[in-house]
Amino acid sequence: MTDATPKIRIRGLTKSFGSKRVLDGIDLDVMPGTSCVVIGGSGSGKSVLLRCILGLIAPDSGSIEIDGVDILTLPARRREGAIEKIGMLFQNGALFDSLSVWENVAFGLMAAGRRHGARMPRAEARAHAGRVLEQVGLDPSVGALYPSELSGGMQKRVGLARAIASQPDILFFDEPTTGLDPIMGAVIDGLIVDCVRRLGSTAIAITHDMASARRIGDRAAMLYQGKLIWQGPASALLDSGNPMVDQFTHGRREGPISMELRR
Ligand SMILES: Nc1ncnc2c1ncn2[C@@H]1O[C@H](COP(=O)(O)OP(=O)(O)OP(=O)(O)O)[C@@H](O)[C@H]1O
Repeated sequence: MTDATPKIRIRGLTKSFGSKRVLDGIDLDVMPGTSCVVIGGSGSGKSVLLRCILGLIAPDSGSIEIDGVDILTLPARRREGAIEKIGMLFQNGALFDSLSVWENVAFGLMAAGRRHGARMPRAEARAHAGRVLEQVGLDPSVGALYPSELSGGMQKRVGLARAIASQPDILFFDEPTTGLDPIMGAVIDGLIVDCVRRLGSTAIAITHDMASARRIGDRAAMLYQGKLIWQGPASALLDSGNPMVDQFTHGRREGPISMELRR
């Protein structure tokens, strides 16, 4: 692997559900230490793309390389090892209601420890969770609370803490600002950028929020009818010169994109 090797390199990725082709030959490179935002209409396949990389959906064809190794051809154990290193912030936090905040934050670490036969003592896991909570602007005492006792913004911070707890070199963000007010959205974006920079991680975010896309992303790509129809700097999202991207990012009803209501 050289510096020019993309951290994530996707080639010819296809996925159909029945007769519906959701991904139709996706090619995408994400360079180490950079962030790529993927935009596209509802049902355009953004989540399916992330789920394919996470091994939650098996693509029909194509390759997904991480550090130059095609994870789709790896034996299951090694593939799981590669995917285990990806931190994920889910759209609605996806916190476990029955676990305290610190247990949520340390969940992945403790589970990985169990899998690798190196159980992390609870006191150590709790102390680590406290330090990670501080990194997302929460007092470690929040660790004793339960998710239902937190506001939406705090839940997002806890979800972010969980995503970064194992210091992953790849981070995925699924609509990180959905459901937040614009100020809290900007705060969460700022934390995401800080965490990604501090860890030196490579990130992919999917979002409908153009302000967020421009704050988080170095690069951006737009998914439409199963293909990435545009890729460029995230700073160019509002004036890309591509009529489809322009229609989408400015939210215009008229233009080359026709919304398919049954997707
Ligand atoms: N497991 C599945 N079985 C069948 N169809 C699926 C499955 N997962 C996704 N799809 C279909 O794939 C298409 C793309 O879905 P996906 O969730 O990736 O869209 P999206 O771009 O993330 O949308 P949104 O922005 O609304 O979250 C949709 O038509 C969806 O119904």
